[in-house]
Amino acid sequence: MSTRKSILLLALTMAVLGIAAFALMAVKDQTYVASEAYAPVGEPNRAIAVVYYSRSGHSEAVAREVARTFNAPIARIAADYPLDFSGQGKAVSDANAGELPRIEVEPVDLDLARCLFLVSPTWMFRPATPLWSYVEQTDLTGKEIVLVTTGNSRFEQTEIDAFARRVEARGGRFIHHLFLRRGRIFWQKSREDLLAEARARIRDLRRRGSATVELVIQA
Ligand SMILES: Cc1cc2nc3c(=O)[nH]c(=O)nc-3n(C[C@H](O)[C@H](O)[C@H](O)COP(=O)(O)O)c2cc1C
Repeated sequence: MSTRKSILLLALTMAVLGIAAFALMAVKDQTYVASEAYAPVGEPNRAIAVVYYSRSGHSEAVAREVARTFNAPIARIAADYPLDFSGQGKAVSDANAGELPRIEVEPVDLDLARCLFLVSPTWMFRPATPLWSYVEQTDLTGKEIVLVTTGNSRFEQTEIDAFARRVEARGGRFIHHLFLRRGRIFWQKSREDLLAEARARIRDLRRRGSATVELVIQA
C-alpha cells in the first residue's frame, strides 16, 4: 500500500474511533446507574447532613455513601435535565451561561447540621447548576461546607473558588473540595472503587480542618 493510502487509512481509523468514543460517552451520560438505597438507622446524626444533585446516579451513589458513613440525613435536589440529548444540551448551555435552574429539594432539617456535604456532578468544569441554585436559596450560617464533585476528567479551580465565594456569601464556611475522578469512557472506575475512594477521602477530612467530622469520627 502506498504511503498516501496508509495515512488516509490511519486518519479514517482515528476518525471512526473518535466518533465511536464520543457516541459511547454520550450514551453513558444518558444512562442512570442505580445505587443501594439509604436511610439513616434509628435516630440520624443531625450534626452532619448531605444534599445532592445527580443526573445519572454516580453522585447519588457517592452522596449515599457519605451519608451512610455518618448515619446522616440526606436530601435530593431535583432539576429538569432529562436523561437524553436535550437534557445534555441544556446542561451544557446552562453551565456555560451560569444559569440558576428551578430546583425542588426533598425536605431535610438542617437546623442542627454543623457540617453540610454538597454533592454533584461536574458540568463544564464546575459544580452542576442545580447545586448553585441550592446555595442561593439556603441559609448556610454557621455551617462547614464540604463540596464533593464527581467527574470523568477535570474541574477548574477558579470555578470552585467562585462556588466557595457564594457559599461564604450565604454564611457558610467552605472547608474543602473533594473531586472524585471516575475516568473516561473505557477506563472508568468501578462503582466499588469509586465508593472506596469516597470513603477514604472523607476520613481524610479530619486533617482538612473539619471540627465536626473530627468529633463524629472520634465518637
Ligand atoms: C453536560 C455535562 C458536562 C460535563 N462536564 C464535565 C467536566 O467538565 N469535567 C468532568 O470531569 N466531567 C464532566 N462531565 C461528566 C460528569 O461530571 C460525570 O459523568 C459525573 O460523574 C456524572 O454524575 P451523575 O451521574 O451524578 O450525574 C460532564 C457531564 C455532562 C452530562
